[in-house]
Amino acid sequence: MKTFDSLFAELSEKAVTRPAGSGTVAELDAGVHAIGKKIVEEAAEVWMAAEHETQEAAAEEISQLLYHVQVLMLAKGMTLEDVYTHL
Ligand SMILES: N=c1c2ncn([C@@H]3O[C@H](COP(=O)(O)OP(=O)(O)OP(=O)(O)O)[C@@H](O)[C@H]3O)c2ncn1[C@@H]1O[C@H](COP(=O)(O)O)[C@@H](O)[C@H]1O
Repeated sequence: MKTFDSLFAELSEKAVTRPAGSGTVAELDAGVHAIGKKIVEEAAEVWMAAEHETQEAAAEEISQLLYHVQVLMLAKGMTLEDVYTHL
């Protein structure tokens, strides 16, 4: 099972190696504005799922939100430590 840290390591690698077909690479290329919009969209889906759907559906939406937040971190050149220092 992936964790927040292991996913970030995987995405960091993809950002460097840029494998063909990677959605992460495509999203990084789309830029911060596009990634930000995706985060807002996913956050709304988390909210709606939490209010109106199952726990499993909400968990899936949360996983997608975490993914897009990680892509934004990579687009901005941030590390996990940059964020964890504020926790
Ligand atoms: N966890 C995720 C993940 N969560 C969400 N997504 C992307 O976000 C989209 C989800 O969007 P929605 O649910 O809103 O569905 P949608 O609106 O129909 O999708 P779009 O039209 O926006 O593409 C998916 O289509 C994926 O492109 C993810 N893409 C990748 N990962 C992880 O990242 C890894 C690397 O992915 P690649 O870079 O694609 O190899 C994968 O192995 C996964 O572990």
